[in-house]
Amino acid sequence: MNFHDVKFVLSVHSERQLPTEELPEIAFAGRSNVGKSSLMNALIGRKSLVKVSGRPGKTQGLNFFLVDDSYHLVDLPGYGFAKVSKDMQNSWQGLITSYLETRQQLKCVVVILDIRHEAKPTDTQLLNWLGQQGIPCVPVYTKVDKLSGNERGKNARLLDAGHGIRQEDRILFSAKTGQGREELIAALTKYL
Ligand SMILES: Nc1nc2c(ncn2[C@@H]2O[C@H](COP(=O)(O)OP(=O)(O)OP(=O)(O)O)[C@@H](O)[C@H]2O)c(=O)[nH]1
Ligand SMILES: [Mg+2]
Repeated sequence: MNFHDVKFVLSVHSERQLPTEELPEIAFAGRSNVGKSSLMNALIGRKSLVKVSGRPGKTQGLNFFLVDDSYHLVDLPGYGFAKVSKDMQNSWQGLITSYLETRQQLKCVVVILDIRHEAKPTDTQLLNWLGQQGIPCVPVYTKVDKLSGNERGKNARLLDAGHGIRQEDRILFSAKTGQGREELIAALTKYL
């Protein structure tokens, strides 16, 4: 993964808009405001290619980025944001679920969790559901720069236990310091 050339391709709001190319795809999922878009920017090495905001619910639609003409990174809208209407939540969920369930090009989902928060049932549900679907997943605990070393270890172990994730299978990450970037690249390279 070099990220020489990264382009925003399109924002998908319905199934018929999905790109028809056969290129492999890696999707980024997680609760609203967890830091999905920031993680993608840090990974790609561009400050603000992917839109970031302090306001939850920033990312709408499935946003496709083309990397070096060889694969797509897909920023998914966050889940668990109460201020968005139920109808809106359901239609988002419908599109994301069908994308995750049926997309042949999808090779792996990076599931992003905030290291400061306890294990949330919606995250457990997503992780278990991906497992049942046989979709490979890479759990990432992000915003580690916001915690001291001690707390980091403690919270990471709580999340491991809460979601049934093995320590060697998850990555500690910070979009601010770049911690975990190389590890994430190594993990994703296996799926491309
Ligand atoms: N300190 C710190 N702040 C972060 C990190 N990652 C994200 N943030 C901040 O968290 C907020 C949300 O980040 P986004 O990347 O927009 O989160 P998102 O998951 O894409 O949000 P939605 O698209 O709304 O679901 C922003 O204010 C970011 O600057 C991190 O690793 N460290
Ligand atoms: Mg976002």
